[in-house]
Amino acid sequence: MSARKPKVTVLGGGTWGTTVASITARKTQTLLWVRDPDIAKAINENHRNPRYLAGFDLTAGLRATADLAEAVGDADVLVAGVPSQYLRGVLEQTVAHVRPFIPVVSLVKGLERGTRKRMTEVIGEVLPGHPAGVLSGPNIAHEVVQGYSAAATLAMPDHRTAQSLQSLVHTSRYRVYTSEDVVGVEIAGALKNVFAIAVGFGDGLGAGDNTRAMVITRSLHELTRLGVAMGGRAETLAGLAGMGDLVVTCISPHSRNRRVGFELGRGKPLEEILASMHQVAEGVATTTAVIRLAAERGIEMPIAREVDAVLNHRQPVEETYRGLLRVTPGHEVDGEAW
Ligand SMILES: NC(=O)C1=CN([C@@H]2O[C@H](COP(=O)(O)OP(=O)(O)OC[C@H]3O[C@@H](n4cnc5c(N)ncnc54)[C@H](O)[C@@H]3O)[C@@H](O)[C@H]2O)C=CC1
Ligand SMILES: O=C(CO)COP(=O)(O)O
Repeated sequence: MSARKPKVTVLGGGTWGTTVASITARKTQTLLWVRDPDIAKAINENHRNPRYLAGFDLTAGLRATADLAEAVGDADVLVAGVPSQYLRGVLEQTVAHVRPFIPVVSLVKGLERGTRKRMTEVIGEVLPGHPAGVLSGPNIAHEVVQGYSAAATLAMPDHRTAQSLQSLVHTSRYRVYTSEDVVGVEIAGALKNVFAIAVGFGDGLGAGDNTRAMVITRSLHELTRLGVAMGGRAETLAGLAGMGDLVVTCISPHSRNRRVGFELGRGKPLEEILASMHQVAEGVATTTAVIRLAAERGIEMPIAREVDAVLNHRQPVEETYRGLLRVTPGHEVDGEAW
């Protein structure tokens, strides 16, 4: 990168892409690519994203465009905020326009369902030669955009690149730590969504707080086993991108993944839940990839397996929490309950 401040382009004007673009726009020239020209217009004229962050003011200097070639052509850094199942397709459309070897940072917390690939692997395939990394942590967008303090990990294979990118996004309210453990950070972000669905099941069914703590703790165990088997560091999985994000996604009423689990626990069919959301719940598609990755490595992931059984094999949610729900002991002799 040259001495002048690098120009950042964020791909994906959803809730999080818009939030991160609003942060970097405070530090350097930032362009946000959105699919809908009306949203680009609203950001440019009113500094608002009415579809994904209605009511929140964005940094006035943030510019947006719906023209992908224009968005990437002049960029020094690409930030990818397009959901995991669409990222490859969007990146493929940038190939002819993006400058060689600029770094690409993924914000995406999911695995590609068909290939089971991490997003930096997808970036490496579509944009070979570009340093690819990930920014991830306990970062509910609605809180970050309002200036509540939060922290995240920025992992790049090369520490110097991580440091120079860190300066573009770190603020006093959004603390960004560096790491070289791209695999660990990426796997943690993808897996925590699967486990938030499992916790949502319990909340929807009326399980207790102790039960929630048990499921979160055992989920961390599963997340760590797969993450380490794939080459991530245990310390990363116990850090912001792992335990931190697992906790917030499993307890926050803002979490879309937890909400999917919660509504399933309340008895709503999956198709109906997904149709009612205009936002992404990455854990739904990622569960399929996780189950296959675990099977390939011979790793037991009982909680992820239960989520898969409910989402993909029509197992009733009650079955998943069998033995974990409250049972009021009946009369010792006459009662019918066990
Ligand atoms: N919302 C949050 O609090 C956080 C989200 N993330 C991650 O950021 C990524 C993006 O999520 P959000 O910004 O929350 O998205 P969102 O759920 O707010 O919005 C959906 C996004 O998907 C895009 N999209 C929908 N269909 C598409 C298609 N066919 N082709 C291309 N793009 C399409 C929309 O244009 C929009 O940008 C996800 O991987 C998510 O896990 C990470 C940290 C926090
Ligand atoms: O990744 C997130 C918080 O760190 C957002 O989680 P959801 O996608 O479940 O809303």
